[in-house]
Amino acid sequence: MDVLDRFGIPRDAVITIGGTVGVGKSTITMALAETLGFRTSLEKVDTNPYLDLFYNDFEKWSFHLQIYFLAERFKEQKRIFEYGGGFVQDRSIYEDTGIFAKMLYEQGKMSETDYETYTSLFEAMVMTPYFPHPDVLIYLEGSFEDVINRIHERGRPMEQNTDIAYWQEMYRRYEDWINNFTACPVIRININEYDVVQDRDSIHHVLEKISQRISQNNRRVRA
Ligand SMILES: Nc1ncnc2c1ncn2[C@@H]1O[C@H](COP(=O)(O)OP(=O)(O)O)[C@@H](O)[C@H]1O
Ligand SMILES: Nc1ncnc2c1ncn2[C@H]1C[C@H](O)[C@@H](COP(=O)(O)O)O1
Repeated sequence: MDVLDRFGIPRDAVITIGGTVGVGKSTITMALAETLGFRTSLEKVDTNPYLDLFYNDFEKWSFHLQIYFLAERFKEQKRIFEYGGGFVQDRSIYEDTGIFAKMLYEQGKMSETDYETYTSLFEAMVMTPYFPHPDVLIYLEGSFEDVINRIHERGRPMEQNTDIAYWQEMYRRYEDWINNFTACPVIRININEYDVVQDRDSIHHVLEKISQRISQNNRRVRA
């Protein structure tokens, strides 16, 4: 019996990992995909042509960056659909609008016109009955201090000089956002509940939770 059968996880499942910057999404995405034999859909930070520019000048580059992320995530969504699922996805498309674009607009770092253009594009692309939602969103949470330590430990240069207030505001918004999120079933996992770096088998705790959540749901039938 393979791990999918053992945990009752369908072979075409799409598991999305959400949570603030540095919380551990990419790390658990890779660990889960390897354990389940799934493909990964990862955020490509190194090849993003706007990210560095954005961190140096939020006002100037926020709209370009949001459009870029939207296009990238939509392409990934298409790839997942074409493979017929069996993916672990690093960050959901819902966070782009629900956290980042909204925050930049409300902080005056994106103009109203740009925000409206972005939102209408997002709604036309994503908020339709044809857009497949994930089977489950695994929301990673931890203390603000742990998250900041991880951002520093990872050491991406552009994130090191960013004002702490940016991460604090993002952290606060994530808590509100997840409390009101309804697009798909959610599993909240504290980062102290597992440690795939030191103890790979602790991933089984996460698999148990996915298994329980998926079996509680009437899964949609993927075409
Ligand atoms: N379970 C863990 N224990 C210890 N360190 C971790 C764990 N998960 C992630 N990290 C570390 O935290 C940092 C951020 O993780 P990452 O997966 O890149 O976060 P995200 O994708 O959410 O931004 C990295 O340096 C990573 O090695
Ligand atoms: N939609 C976004 N707007 C601004 N910045 C974003 C967006 N999505 C991701 N980011 C940033 C945050 C990090 O610096 C990198 C990668 O995110 P991570 O949470 O570390 O995977 O991109």
